[in-house]
Amino acid sequence: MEVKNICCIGAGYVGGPTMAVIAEKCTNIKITVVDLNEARIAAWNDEDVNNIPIYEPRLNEIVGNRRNKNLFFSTNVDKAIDEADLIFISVNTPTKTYGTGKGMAADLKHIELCARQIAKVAKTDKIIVEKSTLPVRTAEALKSILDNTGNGAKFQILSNPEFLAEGTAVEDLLSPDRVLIGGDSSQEGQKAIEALVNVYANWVPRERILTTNVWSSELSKLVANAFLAQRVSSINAISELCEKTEANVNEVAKAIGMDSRIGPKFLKASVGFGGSCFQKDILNLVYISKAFGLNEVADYWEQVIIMNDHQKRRFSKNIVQTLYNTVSGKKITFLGWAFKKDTNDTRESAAIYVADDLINEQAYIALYDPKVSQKQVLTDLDYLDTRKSDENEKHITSYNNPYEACKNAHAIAILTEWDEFKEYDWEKIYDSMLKPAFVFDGRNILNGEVLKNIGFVYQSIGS
Ligand SMILES: NC(=O)C1=CN([C@@H]2O[C@H](COP(=O)(O)OP(=O)(O)OC[C@H]3O[C@@H](n4cnc5c(N)ncnc54)[C@H](O)[C@@H]3O)[C@@H](O)[C@H]2O)C=CC1
Ligand SMILES: O=C(O)[C@H]1O[C@H](OP(=O)(O)OP(=O)(O)OC[C@H]2O[C@@H](n3ccc(=O)[nH]c3=O)[C@H](O)[C@@H]2O)[C@H](O)[C@@H](O)[C@@H]1O
Repeated sequence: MEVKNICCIGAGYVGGPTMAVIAEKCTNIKITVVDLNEARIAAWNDEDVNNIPIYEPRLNEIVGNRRNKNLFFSTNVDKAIDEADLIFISVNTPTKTYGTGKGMAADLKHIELCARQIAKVAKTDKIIVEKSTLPVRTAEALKSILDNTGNGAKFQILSNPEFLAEGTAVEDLLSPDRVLIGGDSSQEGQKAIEALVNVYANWVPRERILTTNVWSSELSKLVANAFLAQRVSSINAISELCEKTEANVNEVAKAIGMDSRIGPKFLKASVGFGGSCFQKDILNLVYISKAFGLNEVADYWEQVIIMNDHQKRRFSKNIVQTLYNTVSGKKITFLGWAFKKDTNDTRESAAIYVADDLINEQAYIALYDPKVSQKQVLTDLDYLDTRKSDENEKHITSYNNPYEACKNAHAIAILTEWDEFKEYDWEKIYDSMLKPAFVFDGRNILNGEVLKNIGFVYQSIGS
């Protein structure tokens, strides 16, 4: 079977970039990305392609090339479902905030709604692809809903998890390490797998397209994120030991990373990992393990989160301690709010938690991030529900100019590793600050020796 018409439900950080790249590489396939969020779809359709809702290097260029040719963004979910022969489900699957599994399990309400909608609308057979990250065995539930509520159309369910990282989404999609497709072993299942393999084979070498059973594919996604996050927590744990022993975590990371069995990636000590997925997916893995009574397995992975929470908290604690045990009434400048560079995504960013701790200590935070708005910052803080919204508003102010943000500050904290921070005129910043002028480099991106020579008291992670 040849796929000619694709629908993707969910126009977010995964659905948008993934479909844009498929459209770029498969110009003979019509792709419609649908979402219930009208404002988001309007932004994807904005005449000025620089206003699309997601910032990713090169994404605007690709969307500009294909939009309204073979790539469409729409709120008409039913029409897109009806016309498609293959449907990606790429909706959000956040951690549950209520009921059984609150704070641990993945909330699958959006997934179920999609399945019910597809079953209601579909008149012809369709391949349904899980693109969202899901607990292992979700395909079983999807199949039950589709088969029991449909109009007789037949559905094949595939798992095709996405491994892109934000900030490098386009690059990752254009040349993925692998594409993973899980499906049923029946003849129909194998045909569906082949149809999706053929879509990716337009640009991904065949040997990088891996096919497995559905459950291995679903579980591999959770495991990949758990392993990546585990490396960050491991090096962050060592960073604390380095601080006590005069070892330097950058040197340790380099030394161990040169062992080809360990490898150099994901060994960058930091203020703690953020992003919408690492924590959510590990909590989900922990929850699933507990559900099967595998308490040791659950405890093992939970430690990755415990370590990460500790790393964030000890960063803010250290700021308070170093500033003579009080930051009350002091201006502290945050450089960066996004959870990593080259994205406007702030979900679960370490900056949110550090800010929350410092506001508890009555600090005033001045913030500069090249891609994050004041509105977003307040939304993130309000979401924690630690204090009233107007209190948050009083304690944090965004600036459009980093030099203005740093003026008269007691300290600067680097929370995101934006490249531009390295290029600043740090002498000028030093001159404008209160003395002693402190820099807490939560990303180890600045040259400590240069800063110390200027006069800063410079502290990084793990040295
Ligand atoms: N953000 C990332 O880098 C990655 C995310 N993932 C996974 O992909 C999934 C999606 O993540 P994001 O794109 O970041 O989420 P997102 O929140 O940016 O986008 C999801 C979109 O789905 C829409 N939606 C929800 N229910 C809907 C429905 N019934 N009908 C139509 N639209 C609906 C929402 O309005 C939202 O715009 C999650 O499961 C996530 O774990 C996987 C790999 C990378
Ligand atoms: O499922 C997902 O959502 C995605 O999660 C991560 O991608 P992402 O969260 O976008 O970004 P990462 O580059 O993995 O960074 C995550 C966090 O870890 C931090 N990090 C990363 C690497 C490192 O060495 N040190 C470190 O502190 C980053 O600053 C960031 O806060 C995975 O890398 C992707 O493969 C996966 O598809």
